[in-house]
Amino acid sequence: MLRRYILLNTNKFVNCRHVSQSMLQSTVDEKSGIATVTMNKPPVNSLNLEFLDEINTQLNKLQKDKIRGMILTSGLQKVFCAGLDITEFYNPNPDRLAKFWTVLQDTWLSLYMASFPTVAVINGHSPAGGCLFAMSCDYRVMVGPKYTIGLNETKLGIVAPKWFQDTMVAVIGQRKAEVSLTTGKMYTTDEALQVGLIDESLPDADSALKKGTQFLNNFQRISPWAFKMTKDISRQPTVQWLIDNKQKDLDFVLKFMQSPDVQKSLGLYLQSLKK
Ligand SMILES: CCCCCCCC/C=C/C=C/CC(=O)SCCNC(=O)CCNC(=O)[C@H](O)C(C)(C)COP(=O)(O)OP(=O)(O)OC[C@H]1O[C@@H](n2cnc3c(N)ncnc32)[C@H](O)[C@@H]1OP(=O)(O)O
Repeated sequence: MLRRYILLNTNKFVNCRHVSQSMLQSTVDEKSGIATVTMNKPPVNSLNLEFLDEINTQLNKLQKDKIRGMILTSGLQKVFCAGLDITEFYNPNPDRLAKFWTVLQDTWLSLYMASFPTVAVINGHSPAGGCLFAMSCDYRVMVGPKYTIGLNETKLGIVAPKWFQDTMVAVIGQRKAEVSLTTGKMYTTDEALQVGLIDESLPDADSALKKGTQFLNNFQRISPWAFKMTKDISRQPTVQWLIDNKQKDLDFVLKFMQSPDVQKSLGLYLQSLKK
């Protein structure tokens, strides 16, 4: 594997393995075994088929490499991740939509059940699929106060799938999740902290990255096996539905997304974004 010194977000030179460089940059600190995976797909890190495929491949690779922990963050100025790429849903090609949704399901399962501890350093806005990715990590540190996070699907005239909803319930509880989901609430950093959607709020990206690393360092004294078994038991109720219903979930999405009402709502929403 290529070894070199590279400049990380922390502005410090560290000895690390450089794993890949494209829409996704991944570096592994040799000493700690912690990987930093940086999403870098301008303008807003929207998750299309190719980007999701790259993220999933990278997660599987990190798992094989037996890394000790991972920080997921963004290389963009003010967006962590704008969620799923809405153009994948608008006037979709059914074959591509099916591939897209299947890769999304697989990527979520890889992230949610990662064998290593994960931290989202949320250094920008994080709506919908961006919030799902953050919630799927084991710990969330967000840069405040000006960014927002939440599952806003109802505001687009669409419905967050069951497993998106269940992920939120697992983080903030049934009642708060229900209100949050039905209203499509986007939380400010302070609100997200209050409701438990994030674990910490820091004023800048460097201190957020340090905090994330500190969290991962807790696991230096914990057996990876004990960590993974505990996480599996804790998260099993949330993932089992999707594992058992992948095809049903896909069929739902294909039908739902091609309905004229949903297409109309999406068209209007895309137009409002362009404005
Ligand atoms: C019965 C049960 C059935 C269940 C089945 C239902 C299944 C359906 C499930 C769907 C689930 C979907 C989850 C999602 O993730 S949907 C995506 C939701 N995302 C958003 O709403 C975010 C929208 N974007 C923003 O709010 C902003 O862009 C923001 C991220 C805050 C950044 O703002 P800013 O920096 O000002 O950037 P701009 O708004 O100017 O955007 C720059 C360009 O990027 C385009 N853009 C933005 N977001 C997306 C996106 N998600 N997908 C595609 N494109 C996006 C935007 O249009 C600008 O484009 P352009 O430069 O051409 O004008």
